[in-house]
Amino acid sequence: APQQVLSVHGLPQGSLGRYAQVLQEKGPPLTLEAAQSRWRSGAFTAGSSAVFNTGIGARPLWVRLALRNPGDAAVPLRLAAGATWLDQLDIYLVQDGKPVAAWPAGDERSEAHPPNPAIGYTIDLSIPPGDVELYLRADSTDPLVLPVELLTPQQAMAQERRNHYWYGFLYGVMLALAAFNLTLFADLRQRSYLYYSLYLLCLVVGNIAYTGHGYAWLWPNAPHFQRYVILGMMGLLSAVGLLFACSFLSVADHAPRLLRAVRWYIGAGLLLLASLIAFDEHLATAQSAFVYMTTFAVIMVALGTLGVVRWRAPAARHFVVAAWCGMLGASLTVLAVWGFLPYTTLSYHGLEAGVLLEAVLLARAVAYRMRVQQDATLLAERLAGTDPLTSLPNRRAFIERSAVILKLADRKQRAASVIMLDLDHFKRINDELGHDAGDRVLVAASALLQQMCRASDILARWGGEEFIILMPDTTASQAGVFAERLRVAIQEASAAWRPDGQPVTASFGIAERREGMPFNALVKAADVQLYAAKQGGRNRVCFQTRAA
Ligand SMILES: Nc1nc2c(ncn2[C@@H]2O[C@H](COP(=O)(O)OP(=O)(O)OP(=O)(O)O)[C@@H](O)[C@H]2O)c(=O)[nH]1
Repeated sequence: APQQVLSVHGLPQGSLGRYAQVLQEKGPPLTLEAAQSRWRSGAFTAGSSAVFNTGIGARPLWVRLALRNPGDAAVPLRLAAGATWLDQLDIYLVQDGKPVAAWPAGDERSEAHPPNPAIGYTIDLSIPPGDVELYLRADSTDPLVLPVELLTPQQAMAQERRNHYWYGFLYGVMLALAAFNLTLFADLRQRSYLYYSLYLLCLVVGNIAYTGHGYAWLWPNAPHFQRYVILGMMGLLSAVGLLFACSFLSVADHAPRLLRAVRWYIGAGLLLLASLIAFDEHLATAQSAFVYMTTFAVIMVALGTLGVVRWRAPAARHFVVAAWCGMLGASLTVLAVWGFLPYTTLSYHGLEAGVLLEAVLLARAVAYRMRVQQDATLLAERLAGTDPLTSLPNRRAFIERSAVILKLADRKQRAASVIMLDLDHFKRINDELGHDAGDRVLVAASALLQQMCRASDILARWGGEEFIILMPDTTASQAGVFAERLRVAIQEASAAWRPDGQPVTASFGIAERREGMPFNALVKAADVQLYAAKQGGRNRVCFQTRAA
């Protein structure tokens, strides 16, 4: 391969794959010396992409980079190479054909050089004057991804600072959302909040493992754990994500058989991954985890789409948009790491940006769904207090509302009266004109009453063809005047209510509240007066004044 010598002053930005020469091992592992002699014999080829990315279970890769320091003082540079999950990464600095330094690294070597989270393995080099070579050998069952960057100390510092800010922000948002949803679950006891916060926690732990934060800081002495933690979290994340989707979209109500299928898929996938991990089948675990996570993303979007199109589940639209963001971001990263897309800064962080957006949008979806459910509850409560035929408050609602007014009247020593009215000979209307005609009369009478009552009065259907009105700040004689107006109005308007044009009349009984009088007693007193009105010949108003 034609060698390209890079000057340490003015190095190109980004990964230097295109300036390097590469060799994929065929037989047994090569030593540095053997690799050098392969280079001399022309076995290396020119790098064809910025980042070498040969997929899961690929053969070990050698990379050679030629550097020149034209000055006469050593130049400090930071080498950032590989991804934090690489099993083994050996880095050699060679001058005049002799190794001057070597760094063994990789997540399967606990004693080796630790990774720099989200950057890879970083080594601070001092490039002596003259020509030097860098040799790197990467070996990994996990996806073999090998970016090689050289940075000045200033660039290295800026890169680290950017990372600290970004991950502080990312994990801060995700953990806050997870904690918030956990408290929602504690209070509201709805599973979807629990699944959602677990999903967020899996995302955080998975990302901590993927970027190498975990291996660098949390479990540096557990290479076996590190070997499987990313793959295991990919499985858990997919499982919890699907549980969340099913619960959020109420798949149990809409498609119970689909729910069973999804649960089978979740269980079988987790079981497969767990057994592969138990038998230490690294390659098969890696392949299964990548397939599982890809299908997971597809199923998420499919469920969301069904939710919108078929089930019209509340907030399904929000869910679908969120799931798409997560899926696009995750696919970008998964496919890049897997070796199907170019591995770039964008594709490395795609997962993070996608899930961040997804998390925020899902939080909105969860809030929206809560509102939809609240509205439904309010509606149910209102309907429970409403008479379905006339849409007036029913007896239950009347008792509830009048209690407040009567308490107030008691405290402020104010008057309050109840009018009880009953349509006369209503049974005949039903018998002669049919039940439907009777219903229409009831609806028309309700509308008239509603129209004539004040907003502060409480009007309700007490039962059958009986209505009740509670009038605050009203004495019995004032209520009597109003009842009389109602009586006349009903008689006049009602000819239009019946197909035979006959008027409908009503009888009225009125009682005024006395101090400390219980609600039942007040209603009873009005009922006694109503009975008197019926006895007295109907179509009249009867009341008892306070003095009487
Ligand atoms: N169409 C209809 N009829 C109802 C409804 N609720 C009760 N009724 C009828 O209303 C009638 C009430 O009859 P009664 O209690 O004998 O009283 P009435 O015929 O109005 O006679 P008085 O009250 O003595 O003037 C019954 O036949 C009930 O079936 C309803 O929602 N719709």
